[in-house]
Amino acid sequence: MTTPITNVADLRELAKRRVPRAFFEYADRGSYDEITLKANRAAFERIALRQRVMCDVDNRSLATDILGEPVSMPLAIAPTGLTGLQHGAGEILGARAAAKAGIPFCLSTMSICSIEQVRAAVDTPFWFQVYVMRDRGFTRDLIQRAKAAECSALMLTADLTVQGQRHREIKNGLSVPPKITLRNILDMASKPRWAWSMLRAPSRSFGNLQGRVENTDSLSTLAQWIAKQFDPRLNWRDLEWIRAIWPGKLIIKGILDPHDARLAADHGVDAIVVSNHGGRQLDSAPATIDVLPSIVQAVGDRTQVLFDGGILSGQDLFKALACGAHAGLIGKAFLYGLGAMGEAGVTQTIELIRRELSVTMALTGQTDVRRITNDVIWRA
Ligand SMILES: Cc1cc2nc3c(=O)[nH]c(=O)nc-3n(C[C@H](O)[C@H](O)[C@H](O)COP(=O)(O)O)c2cc1C
Ligand SMILES: CCCCCCC(=O)C(=O)O
Repeated sequence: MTTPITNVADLRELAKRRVPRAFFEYADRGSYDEITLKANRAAFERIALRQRVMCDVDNRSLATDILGEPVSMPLAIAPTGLTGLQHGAGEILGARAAAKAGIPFCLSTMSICSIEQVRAAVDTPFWFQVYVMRDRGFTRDLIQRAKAAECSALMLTADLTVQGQRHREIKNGLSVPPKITLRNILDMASKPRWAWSMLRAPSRSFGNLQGRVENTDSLSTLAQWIAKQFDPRLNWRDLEWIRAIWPGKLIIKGILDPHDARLAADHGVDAIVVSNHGGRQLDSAPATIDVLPSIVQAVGDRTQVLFDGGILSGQDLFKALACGAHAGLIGKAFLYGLGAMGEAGVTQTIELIRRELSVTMALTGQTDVRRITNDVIWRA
């Protein structure tokens, strides 16, 4: 008998066995000394919750809205590059699982399946995340393609104009598509499910960049390629430019400072994502859950405050809501589910988090996810 999967940590273990090492570690690890990666988790672990009893929690509602759209729970799938290399067609499977679960899915600029491939395979509108490239014509094209695909929100990522180094990407010789080396061939051959999913995948290289960028696989590292393409001159005037060409819902992601949060609200964004990129960018940036309350206080209700960084369970999501987030996003938790079992694994991640959130609400005396406040946090 196989051991049942009871939490996201189990899905991570399974993904580690099933996904080639270079791709698993790309998803799993952080930048430099991984101080921020670890801080995201440690900060969650430090928060204790107030247990309440005798409050009739039989009927509990997890439903809410994000950007005015109804969702079954306050959760969304974060944009993740190279998703389609964790499992063939990973972006399509992720978008499908999210749609079935009634939560938003955000496609990365650096996805393997293109905007059009995901649009053709999934009926439910998804969000698109944009990186601003030095070539503004290309950036404009990406935004126009998102508009043509009827994406329901555009998410501008602000915290990766220059890439924080991830040692494992260099040591593993990460490349897209994968380089044909003896080590890679042996690794991939020992991952038959992954290999089969890749054989059937509609794309094995960056789907949104084709025709615009040549030889992504011939540069010695992807970091060098990013350094050539991504624009470090990004500033608030670019947000105004994007506002002018994107009439729909606009989110800015990568806000960690109350001052930047106020500026984002001043620029009329519909939501911000409090994020340190999952500990993959500025190492020694604070844990997102530690800065969340000051950011919520800084913007009030001028813009919706979304949150990510370290969410692996419904208890973590509950803590983020208690600290003032409107909803949480999952990056690694999503990828672990995908790498472990494809679409079924993503569904399992979402449903585990849903059940854990519901139980945590019950045991803290909460019946409506929209009414969770910081009263639920234990203060000695
Ligand atoms: C493998 C991986 C790839 C990512 N790629 C992107 C990306 O292309 N665009 C982006 O805005 N954020 C990207 N992120 C950051 C996530 O959107 C999100 O901020 C982060 O994963 C949240 O932290 P968590 O992984 O602890 O949930 C990526 C994260 C991971 C783990
Ligand atoms: C290694 C190429 C993809 C870089 C951009 C994706 C991303 O944001 C990440 O964190 O990784």
